[in-house]
Amino acid sequence: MKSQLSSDCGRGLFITVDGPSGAGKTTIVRHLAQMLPAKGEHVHLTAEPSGGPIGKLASELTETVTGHALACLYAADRYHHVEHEILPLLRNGHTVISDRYIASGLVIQRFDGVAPQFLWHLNAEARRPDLAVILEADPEVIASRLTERGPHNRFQHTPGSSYTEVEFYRQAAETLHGAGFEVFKVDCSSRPPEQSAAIIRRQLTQLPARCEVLTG
Ligand SMILES: Nc1ncnc2c1ncn2[C@@H]1O[C@H](COP(=O)(O)OP(=O)(O)O)[C@@H](O)[C@H]1O
Ligand SMILES: Cc1cn([C@H]2C[C@H](O)[C@@H](COP(=O)(O)OP(=O)(O)O)O2)c(=O)[nH]c1=O
Repeated sequence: MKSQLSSDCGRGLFITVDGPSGAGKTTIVRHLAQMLPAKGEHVHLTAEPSGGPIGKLASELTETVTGHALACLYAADRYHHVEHEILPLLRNGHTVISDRYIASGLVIQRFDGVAPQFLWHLNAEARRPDLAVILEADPEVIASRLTERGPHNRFQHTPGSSYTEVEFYRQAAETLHGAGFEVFKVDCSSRPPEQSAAIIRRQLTQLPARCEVLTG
């Protein structure tokens, strides 16, 4: 029998998880990666910025480069990430989960004043995921998680940034949905991360039929 999430046409599933800092992306993708593999299934966990040359450069420059230049750098990393890491794995039938992808590109550089339309055009040709998960959460909850964990970047230092970020992700989800992406929102304010991962796992079984066997 074929395993649960593998592809009959030699193409794996591509799942992306985006959302405000502190919503629980990194925690949830780890749970999801543990939950997904069926017999013989390969699940590859990746993230953006990627570990490739452009991703490393983008990471190094995030504190000092701003606006359009940084948006282009992150978009360049995204296209390179797809071509050199994600696509080869999908072609081998692997499931790929990315912690941050297009939605982050539509949101984070807005903190530097870059227009949403510019960000959309920059990202519009990146490979579409089979499921674009957007984590939602109460801004107060994620602000307190960030205070406990500590901010990861300069965008999180502005007071009230969690409120702005939650609203920007809501708009990004609308943009992606409007462009025909399979968008799935999960509220992570109060449920434990493993429960959010289980909800995403269940949603994968509801995807419109392609050639995957999703017998859950
Ligand atoms: N559902 C949750 N409930 C309580 N705390 C959580 C939950 N999800 C994540 N956390 C905690 O919040 C912090 C941020 O989680 P993380 O996965 O790093 O978020 P992100 O990758 O979205 O920034 C971490 O300290 C994590 O342990
Ligand atoms: C993917 C992406 C990341 N970034 C930056 C923001 C952060 O410095 C870093 C992601 O850090 P990360 O550790 O994922 O943040 P957090 O865990 O707090 O959610 O990459 C962008 O600015 N634009 C992008 O499109």
